Amino acid sequence: MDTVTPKAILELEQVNLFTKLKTQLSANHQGYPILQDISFEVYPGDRIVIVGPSGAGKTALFKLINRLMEPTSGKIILEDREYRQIPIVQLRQVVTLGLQESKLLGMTVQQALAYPLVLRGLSKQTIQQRVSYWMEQLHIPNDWLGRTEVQLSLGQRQLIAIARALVIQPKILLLDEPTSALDFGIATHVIEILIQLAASHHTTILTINNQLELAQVFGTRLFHLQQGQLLTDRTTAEVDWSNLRASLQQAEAQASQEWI
Ligand SMILES: Nc1ncnc2c1ncn2[C@@H]1O[C@H](COP(=O)(O)OP(=O)(O)OP(=O)(O)O)[C@@H](O)[C@H]1O
Repeated sequence: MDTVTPKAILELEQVNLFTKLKTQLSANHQGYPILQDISFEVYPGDRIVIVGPSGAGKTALFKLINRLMEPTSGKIILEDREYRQIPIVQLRQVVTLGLQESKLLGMTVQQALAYPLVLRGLSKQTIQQRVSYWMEQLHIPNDWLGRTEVQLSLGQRQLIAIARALVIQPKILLLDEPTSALDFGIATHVIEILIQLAASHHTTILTINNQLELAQVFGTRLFHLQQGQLLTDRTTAEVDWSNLRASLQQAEAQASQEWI
């Protein structure tokens, strides 16, 4: 019987990102490196955890995938189309970046949750259904709906940031440290919801998450970035977690020395 090879939803081919501004790494003729020679393929339903010390290039990688920055060289391919050929509005329908905490910019929680869906032209009824569904899933109480940013704690703002990304229901979801400010119990619940989403909708989820005990539960694959390079791309079952923890601690200590 033939086995069908799954088709990648996202591919990076020898992607480099350089800047004229000084980074922690030494410059060459192209400038200072942020990301160097990054190649990988990502499949529908993959749950990828990205780890690495401060300055490794994790957020820069997300900015490239969300097209907030352009690579200096190399290709990013989404569903067989090169990024540069995809109108940004179309790309935003497929890829969503959820930040560490929500900036509500004067909006109430209700307005902020509905806003990305209003921009996408969804009907009032669909917007209401989606917002209620994800609030329920994330156990967000109704009495938060009228609150503004200053009336929410850091953890509450983080949960709203996750909800704002989830209501969009994109094919690719990028979450930057989604659970860093949440209580362990709530963080575990969020991880469970994300796992269910990947299973039920084949959503591809990439998270930056140095909380290794949660990363271990959440991920199917692990990317380890260090000094702008992809050191490891392997299934989480293959990862030696205590080695990884030690290596991250060492790299973090070295990075903080370099800042001093
Ligand atoms: N737009 C930019 N222009 C110039 N340099 C940048 C830009 N964005 C990031 N950098 C630099 O690139 C390097 C990687 O930054 P990045 O924010 O991706 O690291 P990170 O791994 O996400 O770190 P952290 O865990 O501290 O958030 C850093 O040296 C940073 O100063």
